[in-house]
Amino acid sequence: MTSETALQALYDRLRKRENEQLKQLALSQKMATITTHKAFEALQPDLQDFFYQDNLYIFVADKEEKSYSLLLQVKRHTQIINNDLWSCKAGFFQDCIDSAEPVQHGPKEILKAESTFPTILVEAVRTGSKAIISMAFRLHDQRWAIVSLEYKKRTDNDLQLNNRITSLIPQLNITIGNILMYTQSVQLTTSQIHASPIVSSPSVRAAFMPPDDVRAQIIGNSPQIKIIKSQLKTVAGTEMTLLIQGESGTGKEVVTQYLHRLSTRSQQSLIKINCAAIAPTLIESELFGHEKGSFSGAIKRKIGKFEQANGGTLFLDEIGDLPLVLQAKLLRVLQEKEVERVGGNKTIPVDVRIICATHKDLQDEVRAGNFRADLYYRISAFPVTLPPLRERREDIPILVQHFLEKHAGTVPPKQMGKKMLQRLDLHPWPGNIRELEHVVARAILMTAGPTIKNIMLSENPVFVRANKIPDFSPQTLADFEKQYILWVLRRCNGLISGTNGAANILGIPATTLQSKMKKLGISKKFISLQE
Ligand SMILES: Nc1ncnc2c1ncn2[C@@H]1O[C@H](COP(=O)(O)OP(=O)(O)OP(=O)(O)O)[C@@H](O)[C@H]1O
Repeated sequence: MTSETALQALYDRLRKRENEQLKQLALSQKMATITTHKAFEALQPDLQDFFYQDNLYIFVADKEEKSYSLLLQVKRHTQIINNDLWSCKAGFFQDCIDSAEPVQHGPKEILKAESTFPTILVEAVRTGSKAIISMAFRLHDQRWAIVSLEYKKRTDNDLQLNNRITSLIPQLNITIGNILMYTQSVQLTTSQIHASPIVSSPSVRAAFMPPDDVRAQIIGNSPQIKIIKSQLKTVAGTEMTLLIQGESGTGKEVVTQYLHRLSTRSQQSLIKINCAAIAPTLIESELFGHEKGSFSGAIKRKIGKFEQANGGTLFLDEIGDLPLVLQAKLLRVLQEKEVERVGGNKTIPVDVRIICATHKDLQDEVRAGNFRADLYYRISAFPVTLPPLRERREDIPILVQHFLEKHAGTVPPKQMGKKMLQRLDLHPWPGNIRELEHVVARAILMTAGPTIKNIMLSENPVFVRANKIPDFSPQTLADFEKQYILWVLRRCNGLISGTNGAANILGIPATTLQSKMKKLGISKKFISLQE
């Protein structure tokens, strides 16, 4: 082989591997957001594109490992309802858990008289399937699960398929865990949380506190937060790079600290750099360090964040703001696991786990050409999206209680009055949990007695939430005034007076607004209509 053809072969192999990884990443990303049976079943085309299977089954054992049953099936045509239980002691189940690799079974063993296979697989083979390839894995709650792929045409073992199955197991584990947990959470009534005006008695609080051995600082028991916590527990012990997305103040840094504490690197440093807070010209030396004299102002050697985080975790906050030139350099460091200080001529190996966060939609940034696609794929191996507070209002009481205790100082924590909790529940929370914490901390300071009966909410939250002014076409002043008042009223949910009321935002007394509304023919029914 000439060196040119050898090079070409190497290039082809690398490209193939890269494509394979991209395919796996794309599927993992889709799976990461799934919490329901239905959504999983809808993945049929994607799973088929990856495994080329005809049908796919997921079996899950009970906690005692006595029996297992069918949890999910992804079939090309009709779904079969099957509530059967099969014994965990039987050959098929044991075969799968004894093997660290995918196991293939053919019609001969599956159709044997004393077959130990689930009836659903026996039926599949009876109706013409040629192979069932299965792999066992432990869910994070320690139960065993088995994924079985049914093939109508396969005859022998395929190494690439085995690799694909093995590579998807960590994500499958998380997704199945999420589906199980989501099913449980919707069964548990969350209305209890809403119904309780003051979450203060220890027994009530105990019910809301997660039973973690590591003291959880991610406060929240909404289904979304439960899923995120379980994902984090599963992924913490791995070396996976995480991409945490979410609006400002949703807890991206809190999640990073939680993850670092749960990881095997917890005894080492967690180093943070905010890519948006440092001038673009300085980020390179902040990240990678510099040698003395490498540029004017470099009066002594500087150790960069990568080196500082060696052995630990590096938190790249606001990664979406990293300049494009540095994105290329960061990608190289992530691939090669070594850095070169600015002005230096030697490479320094670094062993760092990376966690990235951004409030931007990085996929949009990639499409807009502001963020490199290859870096995006490299850092988004495990994406986590934190919900805004307004989408998990059931967590407000428990968060309030947490902040009442956190900011109590040396005196007993105050209580949040019932009416105040109702007000907090109605607020849009543009600043998310950070804003809630500030509101509670301020209320503690302003309250002399044991119960908080007054709170100050940000003056014009409506404009932060929806600051897009509608496109008013030319019209009379009266029409304009009517439209504008309606627009403001809709953003205040029809509230006229009070701090968050429309009158306050418009800068007029509530009575004046009411008479204007009457004059302009604005009634409540228009306020609730969509624009
Ligand atoms: N789940 C949570 N439990 C308890 N406190 C929280 C939680 N999430 C956020 N907080 C608190 O809210 C504040 C903001 O959190 P954090 O800094 O992690 O948000 P962020 O998403 O990183 O914000 P930004 O994008 O602005 O940097 C912090 O004071 C933090 O303690």
